[in-house]
Amino acid sequence: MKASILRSVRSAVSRSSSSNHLLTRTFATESVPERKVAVLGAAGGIGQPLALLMKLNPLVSKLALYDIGATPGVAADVGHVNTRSEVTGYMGEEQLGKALEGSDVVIIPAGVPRKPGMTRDDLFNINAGIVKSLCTAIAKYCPNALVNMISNPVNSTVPIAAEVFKKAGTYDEKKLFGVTTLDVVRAKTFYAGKANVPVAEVNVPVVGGHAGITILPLFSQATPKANLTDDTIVALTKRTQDGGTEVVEAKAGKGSATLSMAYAGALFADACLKGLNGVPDVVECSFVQSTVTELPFFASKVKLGKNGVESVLDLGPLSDFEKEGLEKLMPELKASIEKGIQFANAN
Ligand SMILES: NC(=O)C1=CN([C@@H]2O[C@H](COP(=O)(O)OP(=O)(O)OC[C@H]3O[C@@H](n4cnc5c(N)ncnc54)[C@H](O)[C@@H]3O)[C@@H](O)[C@H]2O)C=CC1
Ligand SMILES: O=C([O-])CC(=O)C(=O)O
Repeated sequence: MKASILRSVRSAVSRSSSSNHLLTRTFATESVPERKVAVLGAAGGIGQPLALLMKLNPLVSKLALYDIGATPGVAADVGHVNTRSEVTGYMGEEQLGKALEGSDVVIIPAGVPRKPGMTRDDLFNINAGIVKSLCTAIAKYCPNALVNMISNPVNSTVPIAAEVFKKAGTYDEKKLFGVTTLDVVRAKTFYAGKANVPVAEVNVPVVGGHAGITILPLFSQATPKANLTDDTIVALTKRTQDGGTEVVEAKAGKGSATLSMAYAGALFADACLKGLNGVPDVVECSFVQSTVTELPFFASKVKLGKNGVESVLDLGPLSDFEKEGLEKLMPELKASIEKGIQFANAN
């Protein structure tokens, strides 16, 4: 009797372990392939919480944390979290190549943040050079990676990256993204508050660019629908456009949005990974090469696929207020794009 129980337990264990093994294999090779993500600027205000959030993402198998300093500590700390990915810290330019090699997605929050009274464009002089040198290394060590540009001014750093990649002969417009997800995150939060709807159900496209009036939330397309007054829409639009400044002022000299940005950056990187893995219908707003307007780069809804951008979606129907906003933002966005292109070609 005992022997027969033992036999059936053994056989159940062996059945279950072989099916587990099969499951693990299917899981590893089909549904969840190996994916390396590199974070450049990983020891910073955004970089650290972003590193943690990427460590929590089961789609990541390798996480490379690069900065000019302090990454060994961040990597040791984040690396103790018991999730799938293997974490390595890289410090200093001589280790940048190793950090980048084999990356599927590179997230760039490297650069200085604003202080009160500054515009994002005031960061150009420092951050343009940082982005240029990091993109030169990306072209060399992981030219096929999807690049998620967080460093400001995004309206200029994305065109800089494009020019660097063009010069290196590696430019693929499907693989370069300005991260504008925080604008969407803010628009959703602020809309849910005013419309009194559950925030988790809210969708609001945000188009244009990522600075002041170039940020254009399309509340006329927001769902769930709500009957908000024109004044409320004007106020929501302004608050979304000034969201970054609201945080800069509240932090009073201690930097800009880091935690909400890490959340937004992790959301966008997750969408990129899902697209790469063949998950259908992944759509996020992003500042990409575009023919949606006459400008060469523009943020709008983008469908993500196995090669990055699968398609850039149209703006859809705009209210008169949004049409006005679109017209007003074009000159500033055009100038910021041109400034980036000129910098990349002059330096
Ligand atoms: N796209 C967006 O929505 C947002 C963008 N930002 C931008 O993100 C950037 C970073 O912001 P924070 O993390 O708050 O700044 P931070 O100063 O806390 O961190 C920046 C990190 O970049 C590192 N760094 C500097 N030069 C580097 C280089 N050559 N290679 C690698 N790492 C380098 C620094 O050592 C530092 O650890 C800023 O430009 C900020 O304006 C911030 C919030 C939202
Ligand atoms: O405002 C800043 O300087 C940082 C940023 O881009 C944002 O929070 O949207």
